[in-house]
Amino acid sequence: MKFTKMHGAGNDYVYVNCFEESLPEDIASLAMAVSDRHKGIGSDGLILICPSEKADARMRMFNADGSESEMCGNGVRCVAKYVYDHGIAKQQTLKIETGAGVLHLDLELAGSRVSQVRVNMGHPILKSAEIPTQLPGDPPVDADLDLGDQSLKVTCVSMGNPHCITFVDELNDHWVHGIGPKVEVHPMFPNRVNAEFIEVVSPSELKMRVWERGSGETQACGTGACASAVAGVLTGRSERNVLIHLPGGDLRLEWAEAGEVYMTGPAVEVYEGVWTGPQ
Ligand SMILES: N[C@H](CCC[C@H](N)C(=O)O)C(=O)O
Repeated sequence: MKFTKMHGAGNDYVYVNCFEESLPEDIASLAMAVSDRHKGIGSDGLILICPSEKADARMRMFNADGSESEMCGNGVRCVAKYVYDHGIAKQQTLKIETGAGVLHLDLELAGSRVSQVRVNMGHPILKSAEIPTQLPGDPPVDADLDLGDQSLKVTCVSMGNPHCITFVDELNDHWVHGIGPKVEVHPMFPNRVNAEFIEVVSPSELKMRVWERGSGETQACGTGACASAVAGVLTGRSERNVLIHLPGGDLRLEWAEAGEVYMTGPAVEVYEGVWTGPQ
């Protein structure tokens, strides 16, 4: 199986071109095997670039634990870069089908290849039943999340996939590795949840670290950055236009008055290879 290694702000996935490659039936096991950083290729998960009936391509995304997610913000930018650079479609505006619907992406070129992508990520989902979470509020804003020995104030937003945002005074490992895994599997989130921790630098600048559902800490999370930008506005902590600093790079976010979230960030291809390991 041929694959391409790509990342967006350090959030790295193994990409497979399913216009050409055929995959084993058990994609969950394949995702776990390729993602292993010691015994596999090493990645935050597996992303399939598939034919679509309503768009230029369809993205399917699997976490490192084999679970499938509806959406991946850094992934969809890389899918767009792959589709353009590898000649699957040659327009500078692409449509990619995802679990969050068909998204529109504007490509920025460096020479003949894509370097940056601006994505219309659509409207955030703010109804608790659709996020989904059992916390009160549509959406829950600074709601109490009881962890037993302590309680967090969390804001929940779905970008097609679920996010739980906690604003903190200082970002550190305690939040990401100590609290993140507890939030991920908290019973208030029936489908588990991605946990973002945000330090507000100024109303137009945030610092973020993430504990992702199914993959643990990653260097960036595009949908998490969108959800955090929305949470910043909902809680009055930040403006509609923000720059978010992540361990792997920066993302630019805008929650437009009309309701859509726009995300701009890099997409990088690193290498191509052939997977000969367990299927
Ligand atoms: N890193 C991805 C999100 C992966 C989300 C996944 N961990 C989930 O289960 O929803 C992003 O850039 O949006």
